[in-house]
Amino acid sequence: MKIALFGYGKMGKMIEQTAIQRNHTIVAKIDVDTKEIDFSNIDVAIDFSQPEAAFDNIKKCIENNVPVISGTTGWGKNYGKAVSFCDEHKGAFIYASNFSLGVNIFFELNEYLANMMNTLDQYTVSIEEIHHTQKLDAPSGTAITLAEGILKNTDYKGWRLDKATSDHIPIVAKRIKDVPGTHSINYQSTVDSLEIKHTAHNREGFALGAVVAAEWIMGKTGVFTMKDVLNLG
Ligand SMILES: NC(=O)C1=CN([C@@H]2O[C@H](COP(=O)(O)OP(=O)(O)OC[C@H]3O[C@@H](n4cnc5c(N)ncnc54)[C@H](OP(=O)(O)O)[C@@H]3O)[C@@H](O)[C@H]2O)C=CC1
Ligand SMILES: O=C(O)C1=N[C@H](C(=O)O)C[C@H](O)C1
Repeated sequence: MKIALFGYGKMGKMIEQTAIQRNHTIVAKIDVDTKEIDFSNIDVAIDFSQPEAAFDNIKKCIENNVPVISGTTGWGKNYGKAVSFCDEHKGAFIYASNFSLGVNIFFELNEYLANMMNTLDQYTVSIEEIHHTQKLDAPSGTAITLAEGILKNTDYKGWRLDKATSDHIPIVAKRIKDVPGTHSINYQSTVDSLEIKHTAHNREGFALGAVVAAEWIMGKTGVFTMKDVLNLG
């Protein structure tokens, strides 16, 4: 496949390596200064850019009939508009807050556990995420997806960053040098605590998931998730 990278930072570079290993070609590396893009030479675009850039990048690809995979986080308020835009233009689009196989299994486990814990009033839940100090957004996209998974299965009303209230899930975001991404869910009672945790050791899992999603979307029309790509039911 001929792949265009929107964003050539830490993730863009890792995706380039993975894509080449899987016999794909990187035909464009697009950043904020790119003046013109030859969409006719692109099979699929992969966007790992910045919160303010992702929505425009996605729209550009869809308008030009190029399927687009986005892993950029921190632009969630525009996700609904991106879905409508893709539907109107009969495009192809996948966003995932986390492309790694391990985290996508963790998402399923989180929902299953939340559903079980919902009847047990003695436990309160909290989410913690730890990332490197260059990260622009907080909480992480993955932490938001985890909170949404709990909200779907419990009576909590929402989530709050760094704040505990009785009806909102608190998310604590920590920034520590070089940490690729650690997420944990903790259920606490006066007698015990129960924790599930995912630790990324490097960025390879994110990159592989994004390239696999790009391979999967070829020839398809619609808005999909990693659940579709990984056939997680
Ligand atoms: N979904 C997932 O699995 C994962 C998601 N992420 C997310 O991916 C995003 C990128 O992460 P990471 O690679 O670590 O960040 P980096 O800051 O290392 O890279 C982002 C790159 O995007 C460039 N950029 C800025 N504006 C634009 C634009 N308008 N169009 C294209 N590129 C642009 C930046 O250029 P410049 O430096 O010149 O501004 C930079 O090179 C983040 O939102 C992060 O949260 C990260 C890992 C996994
Ligand atoms: O910025 C990062 O690095 C990461 N961002 C994603 C997020 O916000 O959840 C995914 C991963 O944890 C790494």
